[in-house]
Amino acid sequence: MMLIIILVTILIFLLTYTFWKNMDLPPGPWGLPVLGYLPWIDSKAPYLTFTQLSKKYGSIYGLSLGSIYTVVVTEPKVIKHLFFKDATIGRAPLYLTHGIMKGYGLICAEGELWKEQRRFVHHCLREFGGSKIGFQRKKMEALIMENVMDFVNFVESQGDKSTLDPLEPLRHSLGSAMNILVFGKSWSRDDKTWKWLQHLQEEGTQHIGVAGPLNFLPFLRFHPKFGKTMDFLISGKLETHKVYKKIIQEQAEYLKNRAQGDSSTDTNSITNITQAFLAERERRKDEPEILEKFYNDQQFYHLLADIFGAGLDTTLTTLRWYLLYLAKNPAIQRNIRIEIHDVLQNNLPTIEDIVHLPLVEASIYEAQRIRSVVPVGIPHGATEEVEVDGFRIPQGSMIVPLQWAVHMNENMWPDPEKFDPSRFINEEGKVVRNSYFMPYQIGKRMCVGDELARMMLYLFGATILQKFSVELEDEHVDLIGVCGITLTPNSHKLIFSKVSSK
Ligand code: HEM
Repeated sequence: MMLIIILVTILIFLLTYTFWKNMDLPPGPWGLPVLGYLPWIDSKAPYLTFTQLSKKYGSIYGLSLGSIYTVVVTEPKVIKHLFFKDATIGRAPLYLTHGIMKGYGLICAEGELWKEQRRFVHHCLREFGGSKIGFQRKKMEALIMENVMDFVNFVESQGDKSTLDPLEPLRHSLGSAMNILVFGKSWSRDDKTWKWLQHLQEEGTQHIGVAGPLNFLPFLRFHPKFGKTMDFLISGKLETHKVYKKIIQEQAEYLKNRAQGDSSTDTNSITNITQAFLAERERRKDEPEILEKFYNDQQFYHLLADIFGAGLDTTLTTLRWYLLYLAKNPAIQRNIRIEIHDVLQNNLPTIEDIVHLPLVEASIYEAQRIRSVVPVGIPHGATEEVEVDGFRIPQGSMIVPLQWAVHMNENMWPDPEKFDPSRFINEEGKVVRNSYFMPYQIGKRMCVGDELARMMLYLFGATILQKFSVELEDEHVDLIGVCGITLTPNSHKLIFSKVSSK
C-alpha cells in the first residue's frame, strides 16, 4: 500500500512538473514516448502534415519529432523576428547534418566555423560576380550565358521540334556553370566521372528529407533498410571527396605554375572557389590555429560539396517547375514571349534587361511560390533559449520556417494552386514582392547564393523562352512532385519547338 502511495505521488509530481515546465511552450499535438509525433507525419509529403497542423494550432506550434523538440512557424513576421537573432543561427540537431556531415561545410556548420566560412564564401561570390554589387557581374553573366547556349544548342540539335525530358540537359548545363565556379573545370556531357557525380547528387537529395525518421531516431541506422541509405550517403560522400582531392591538386599545381611565371596560365586573378580556398590557406599560413580550425582538408571537401550541391539542386528544380508550369499555361507563356521579343528583338538577354522584362521576372517568382523548392524550409537550431510572441523556444529546439504554408497562404495568395504571375506585378506594371515570398528564407543565415540564383534563373528562363515554345507531352502531367530535401517534379517530357526569329 505504501509503495502505491509513493508511486502515485511521484506520478502526480512528474505530471505537475511536466505541465508547469511546458506551460509557456507553443501549443501543439501530443505524441508517443520516444517517437513523438513522427508516426503521423506523411512521409511522402511532410509539408502537408505540417501545414495541416498549423491550421489547428496556429502560426507557431510545437511538437516532438523523435527526441527533437520542434517549433514550426508559418508567419513571415515571426520567422523574420526569429532568424535575425543570434540565438537561432544554429542548425537543427539532425542526424544527417550532425551525424553524417559532422558540422563541416557551410550548410551544417555552426559557431565560429560558420561565421568564418560564411564570410569567406560571401567574399568569393562577390569577387566572382555572383552578388548585387561588384565589377565582375559581366564575367558571371558570360559564364552563365555560355552554358545557357550549351542547353539551347543541345535542344536544337535534336531537331526543330523535339520531345525530351529537360532534366538531364538542364542539369548538365547548370552543373557546368557551377563546376567552373566551384572547381574551375567542367566535364563533357558523357564523361563518366561527371555522370557518376550527378547520380550521387540526385540520389543523395532524395534520401535527405528533413522529416525522414533517421534524422530523429539515429538508432534506426542499425535497421537494414536505413543502414543501406546510410552506407550510400557515407560511401558517396567519401568517393566524392576523392574526386575533389584530385581537383584540388590540379588547381594547386596551376597556382604554383602561375607563381613561377608559366605563360600558359594566362590570368592573374583567382577564378574559382577551389583556388580561393587554396589562396586563403596561403595568405594565412602564419596562423596555424586558424588553418587547423577553419581551413583543414575535411572542411575544404565539405564546403566545395555544399556550394556545388546547394547551387545546382535548387536552380535545376526551380527551372524544371518553371518550364512545366509554362507548358501547362500556354497563354501566359505566349505573353512572356511577346514581352521578350518586344524588348530584346533578336538579342540575347543581359542582366541589365531584367528590369524591362517584368513578366519574365514575375513568372519565375510565381514558379518559386507555387512549388517551394524546399517546402519544409531549411530548419535552424536554437543555440540558446528564445522567446517569441510570449512563447518559449528551448535551447536545442529545431525551428522550421514552413515555406509551403507561407507560399500557399490563402489570405495572401488567393486560389494558391493557380499559376498567376500577375500576383507579382503592381498597377504600374512593376514587379513587387512581399514578405510572404521567401524562397531564400530571411535573416542572418539566408541563402548566400540568392543573387547568383536570380541571375541563373533569369538568364536560363528568358533565353529558353526566347528560343523555344514549350508544350506538355502528356496533358495529365503530375504537378505534385516528389519530396526529399527538395520538392522535385516527377520525370516528364516536354515538346520544345524552335521559335523563328523575327
Ligand atoms: C533557386 C535557387 C535557390 C534557392 C531556392 C535557395 C534556397 C536556400 C535556402 C532556403 C537556404 C537556407 C537559408 C537558411 O538557413 O535560413 C539556403 C542556404 C544556402 N544556399 Fe541557397 N538557394 C538557391 C540557390 C543557391 C545557389 C546558386 C548557391 C550557390 C552559391 C546557394 C548556396 C547556399 C548555401 C552555401 C547555403 C547555406 C548558407 C548557410 O548555412 O549559411 N544557394 N539556400
